[in-house]
Formats: sequence, C-alpha cells, structure tokens
Amino acid sequence: MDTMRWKDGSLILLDQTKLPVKMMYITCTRWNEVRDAIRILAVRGAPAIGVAAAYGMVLAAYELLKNNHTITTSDYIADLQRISKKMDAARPTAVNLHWALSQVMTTVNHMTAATAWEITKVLEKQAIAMQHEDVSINTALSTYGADELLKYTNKPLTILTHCNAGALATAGVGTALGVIRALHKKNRIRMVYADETRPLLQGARLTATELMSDGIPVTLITDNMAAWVMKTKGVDAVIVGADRITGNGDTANKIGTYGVSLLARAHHIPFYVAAPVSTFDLTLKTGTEIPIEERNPDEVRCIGEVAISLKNASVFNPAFDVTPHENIKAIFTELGVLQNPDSYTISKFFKQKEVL
Ligand SMILES: CSC[C@H]1O[C@H](OP(=O)(O)O)[C@H](O)[C@@H]1O
Repeated sequence: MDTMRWKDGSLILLDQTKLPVKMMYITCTRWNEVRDAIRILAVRGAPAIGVAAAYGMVLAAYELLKNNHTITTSDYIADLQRISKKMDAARPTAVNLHWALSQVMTTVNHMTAATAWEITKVLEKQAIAMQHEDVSINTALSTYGADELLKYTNKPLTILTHCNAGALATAGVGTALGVIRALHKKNRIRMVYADETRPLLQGARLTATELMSDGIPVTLITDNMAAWVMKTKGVDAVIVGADRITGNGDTANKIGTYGVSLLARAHHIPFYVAAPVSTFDLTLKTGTEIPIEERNPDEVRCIGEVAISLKNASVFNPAFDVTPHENIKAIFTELGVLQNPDSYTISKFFKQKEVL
C-alpha cells in the first residue's frame, strides 16, 4: 500500500483518514497542502511525515520559482526557512518531521552560492533519496528485530502491537509491522493482537487492514482488552513504533502505549520499540521534555448523536504518551539492536555506530 508517490512535480498521498473504507488520494501541488495533510493525519506516522515534509519543501521551492523566476538566492533561502518553520509546526511530537526539515535546510544553507533553480533540483533529489532510504531502513531494522526475537524461542510467536507502525506510517514495510512481516516470512507468527487504538483507530483501521492484506494472522481487540489478552493468550512480546526517543531512551508513541508497557511489565512480557535512528532526539535528556500534541476534543467525542450529546463534555485528547526507558527491553534500529536503553547504552551505541 503506497503511502505516497512523487509524480511529475506533485506529491500524491494516500488519504489515510478514509481508510479502510475508501482508497482516496490527495494530489499536493503546493507546500501548504502537504502541511494540512500532515495536520489531519491524511499522511501520518513519524517516518512518513518526515518524507512527506521533505517533498513539501520541494513544492515550496518550485512555488517560489514560479512566483518569481528571478528570485535572488538569499530571498529564496529566507522564504524556505520561513516555510520550513510553518511545516515543522504541523505536528509537534514526531521528531522525524523536524529531522527531515533540518536535513533539507542544511542542504539549502550549504548552497548559498548556487541559484535557486539549482538548489531546487538538489532538494528534489534529496526528498526522493530520503523516501528510498526509508525503505531500506525499514528492511534493516525489521531483520534485526526478527532475529532478536527468534533468539529466545523456536516456536511461532504471539505479538501484541498498538497503533499503526506499518507501511502506512513509513515509506517501506514499517517499523513494528516490519518486524512482524519479517517474522511472518519465516513462518514464526502465531497471532498478532492489534489494539484498535482510540480515538482515531489506527490499529483497527490501518494495522488490521495491513496484516490481513498480507495474510498475517491478526486479531483486533479494543484497547481495554490488552491486559486480559496478555494474561490469557500467551503473548510473547509487545512491539510498537515510536515518534521520539530521548537520550535516556524514554519513548513517545501513540497514546495508550505507556499503559501497554505497564501491562507488559506486570505480565513479564518483553516490550520492544522499533524505530529508525532519525527518531532519536538526543537534544532531549528525558521524556519529560517531549512536546505532546493535544488534538481536537471532537476526536474523542465519538460520532453522530453521541458526539452531539457530548458537545459540552470536557475532553483531554493527548495524541501521545511517553514510555519510560525502564519498561523497554530493546529498541530495534537499522544499525542494530539497542539493548536495555538508557543514557549510557544509547551514548555507547551511537559512538560505536559513529552516528549523530
Ligand atoms: C512508524 S512510527 C508510527 C507512529 O506514529 C503514530 O502516530 P500518528 O498515527 O498520530 O502519526 C503512532 O505513534 C505510531 O507508533
């Protein structure tokens, strides 16, 4: 299921707000259409948001050239900087958005002697490369994750996952679902329990759909069933995605993940995170510093007559929560498995890998 396609100078996005009922597409020809698509979760998932934003900056660059084909490089760069900040504000928690925009603006700022047109062509190549890189990043971390899980048993595994960290959240096979797909290829999945993930139902609408379309055994559960499923269904591991991982391994992910990590701990079930290195934000020491997006209360107020009757109900709608690193057994990345994440192991991991 292609999340996005760059075609003839437009970004075509699969509108995930319509899934699984309809496959509808949004064709973005202007940067603010990409920003809006990120905001309404037409495109969503940390890595996918980053790649989409990079393409959004390419659309911005072409718009600047179209509006003024004699634009000076300094004016062009100043305008891109301004637009980059507006794109970055689309959603605050997934660091991949900020990471991708930083990559783009670093390229721009290293090309001050070039023409606006030359910079635009480089940005287009960079966005395309970012999308292709995410495909291979997903494959690499999925392989590391599957190999890690298979160290501990030779029987097919029962996995619980939360939200959607699949092909619909990335440019490739997914992060958490990438690991599950790699296990399935080795005939090592007995069952995947997918939390529906209220309020926007990424688990029900997206994860269940992805796994069913791949022929991977999946059972949809409501979020409040996770404890009972862990207690009665022989769950071997929990695997989730991530939106931002701080220097000590605290991890922001979809609301409800923190609770699942506590349940996993109580049931002595290993809890794993699958995420690319670009999801780490080492400028933050702990999870208390992660900005947590709060969304429209109507998302919680259900639909139809129930929503109308609840219009005066006060609502708290954080889109993410933070799982403390102590609850995480390992983080699967494209550079390998980061065991027992904490500030020491993370610092050592990145030094060994000569990254960041
Ligand atoms: C592969 S990261 C996916 C990550 O993003 C999701 O959030 P949203 O659907 O709001 O973009 C969720 O936290 C997933 O784990």
